Amino acid sequence: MSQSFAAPPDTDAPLVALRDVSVRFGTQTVLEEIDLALRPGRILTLLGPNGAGKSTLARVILGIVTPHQGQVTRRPGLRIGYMPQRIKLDDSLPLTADGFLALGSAGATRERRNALARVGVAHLRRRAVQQLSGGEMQRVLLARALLRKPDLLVLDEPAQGVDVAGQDALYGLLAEVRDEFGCGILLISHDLHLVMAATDDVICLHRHICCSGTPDVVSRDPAFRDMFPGHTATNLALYTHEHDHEHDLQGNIDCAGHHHDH
Ligand SMILES: Nc1ncnc2c1ncn2[C@@H]1O[C@H](COP(=O)(O)OP(=O)(O)OP(=O)(O)O)[C@@H](O)[C@H]1O
Repeated sequence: MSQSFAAPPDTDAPLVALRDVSVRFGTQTVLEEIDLALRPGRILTLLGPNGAGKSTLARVILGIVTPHQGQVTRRPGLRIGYMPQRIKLDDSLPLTADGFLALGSAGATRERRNALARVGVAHLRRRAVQQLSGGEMQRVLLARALLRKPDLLVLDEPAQGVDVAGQDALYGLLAEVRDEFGCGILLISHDLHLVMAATDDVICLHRHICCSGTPDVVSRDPAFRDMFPGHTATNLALYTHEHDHEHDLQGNIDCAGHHHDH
């Protein structure tokens, strides 16, 4: 008698993978030959200056922008929670945080309450969204993204307008969300200190991938230092050190990342 067994699901298979992806707007090439993989339970940060193509790359991952070259592969049934850079709300519209979450969401009242509680703003449920501070609104946007029970969270500049202590708390919260939900997270940022401490992998983008790897590896890469002059491995080490006391942060490490010159 023969039996057949289904292959076990590959839980570490990429949620989204890009191969040789290039994007053009008119005659302008905005992204060139991008290879990347987003995996469950990992935080990947896209770093790069203004206009580097970070938001465009996020839009490719979300499926809003279609590359003119290359392949984008998404895990079947993938759910993505997206937290935009900012959201424009009509000042005259009476809308509470809870009402905002209810817009376009199938979630029950209890789920919305839980989502707000999970990101630490349960007390703001009945507050008008127009009265929320920048940091409070970011948390409400994160709650909205979590309501989708995402396999992948995409966050475009989540710490914009949030002070340093608030940023640290927000990145800590993202690490908790990653651990609790096992989702992959894509963070877009051009402020690098706190992000470097909060991320598993970094990609420095300037139309093409200038360098990539773990924060330690990237912060020592000449392409990274060209992009962020003044941010030496030594001062970044102040931030990574808090999270990893095993490393000799002043010493050389094996370069597991890769880069190519401009
Ligand atoms: N829909 C579009 N049509 C034409 N050009 C676009 C479009 N979207 C983006 N661009 C151009 O593509 C380039 C990359 O923009 P993108 O918003 O991806 O950069 P970014 O790295 O996210 O920048 P920032 O840090 O300033 O948000 C810019 O030159 C921008 O003007």
